[in-house]
Amino acid sequence: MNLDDLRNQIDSLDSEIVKLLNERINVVLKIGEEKKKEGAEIYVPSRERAVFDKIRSLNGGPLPEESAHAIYREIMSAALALETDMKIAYLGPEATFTHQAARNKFGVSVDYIPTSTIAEVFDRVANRAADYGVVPVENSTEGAVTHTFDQFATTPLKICAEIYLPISLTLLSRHRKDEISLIFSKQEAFGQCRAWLAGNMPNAKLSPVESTTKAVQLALETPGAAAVASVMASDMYDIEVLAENIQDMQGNTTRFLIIGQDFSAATGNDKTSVMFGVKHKVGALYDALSVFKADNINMTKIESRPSRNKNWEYYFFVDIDGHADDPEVKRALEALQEHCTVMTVLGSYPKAEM
Ligand SMILES: O=C(O)C(=O)C[C@]1(C(=O)O)C=C[C@@H](O)C=C1
Repeated sequence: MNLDDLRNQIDSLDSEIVKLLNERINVVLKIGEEKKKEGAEIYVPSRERAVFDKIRSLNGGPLPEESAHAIYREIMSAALALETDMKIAYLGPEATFTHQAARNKFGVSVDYIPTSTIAEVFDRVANRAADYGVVPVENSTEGAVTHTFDQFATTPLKICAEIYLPISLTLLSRHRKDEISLIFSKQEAFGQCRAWLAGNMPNAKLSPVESTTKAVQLALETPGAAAVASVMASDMYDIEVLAENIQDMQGNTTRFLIIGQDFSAATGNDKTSVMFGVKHKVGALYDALSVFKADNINMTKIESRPSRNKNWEYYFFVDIDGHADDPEVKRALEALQEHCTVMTVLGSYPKAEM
C-alpha cells in the first residue's frame, strides 16, 4: 500500500473516532444532568479509576499504556468541562509543580485558578469559588508540607484523591553558569538539590522565594541570577536550561492531595486519612494506633503537628489502607474515636500509582 492509501485509511478511522467521541460525550452530558438532579459530585475519582483500569485491560497494543492513559485523561477532562464549568484551584502561579500535578489529574479542558498560598486553595474550595483544590502534602526527599497539614485542623473539606508526581529540577538562567552569583527557588526545592548546588554552584548565594515560578520571574529580571524550577517553567518563560535533573535523589517525588466537599466512593484499592489528638497519658498514642493492628489494617504514614490550641499538644495525621466504608476500617475508626480527644476522618480515596 502506498502513502496515500495509508493516509486514506487513517482519514476514515479518524472520522469513526470523532463520531464515537461525540457519542460518548452525548452520554456524558446525560450523566451530567442526572448528577445535577441528584446533587452528586461531578468529578468521580472512583469511576475514573475504573475507566482507566478498563482501558488498560482492553488495550492490547501497540498503543503504549501511558499514551492510552493520557488520551483518556483528556477525554474525561473534556467530559468534566462539559458536565459543569469545572474550576480547579491550585498552589500557583502557573508552571509550579502543583500546576503540573493538577493538569495530570484534571487535563487541559477544565479551568484553573492559581493561588499564592495553600490556605487560599482551601478557601477557594470552601467558599465554592473552585470545585476542587490541589495542594502538595509531602516530598520523598524533604518530607511533610506542613502548611497543608495545618489547614486540615480548621477545614471541613475532604480529601477525594491523591497524585504522585516525579519531581525533576532544572537550573534555569539567561546567563552562563560561570556568571551566576545568585539563585532563586522555593525553600523545598533548594532542599531537594542541596548537594548538587554545593558541588556545582558553591559560590552562588541561595535566595528562597514563594514559588519556583516566582524564582524564574526574578531570575529573568536580576543580573547574574538563575532559578531552580521545573522544565515546564522554562518553556513558559522561554529561559534556558543550564542543567537538568539536579535533584539529589533520582526518585524524587511529591505527593499531592485533591480536596473537595466529599470522600470518593470505594474502589477496593483505597486509602483513608485521619487526624486525631490523644490525652497526655502513658501509652495514649500506642493504644490509639493499636486499633489498626487489631483489625489487621496497614498504616502507611504518620505525621505529627502542633495542635495550635495549647503548647506541646499535637495532632497526629495517619494514613491507612482501605476505605472508611470497608467493614474493618469502619470498626477500627469507631474504636479509634474512643482513644481520642478529637478525631476527624479527612477522606477516603483511590490509592494513586507511584
Ligand atoms: O461517569 C461519570 O460520572 C462521568 O461523569 C463520566 C466520566 C467519563 O468521562 O468517563 C467523566 C468524569 C468523571 O470524573 C468520571 C467519568
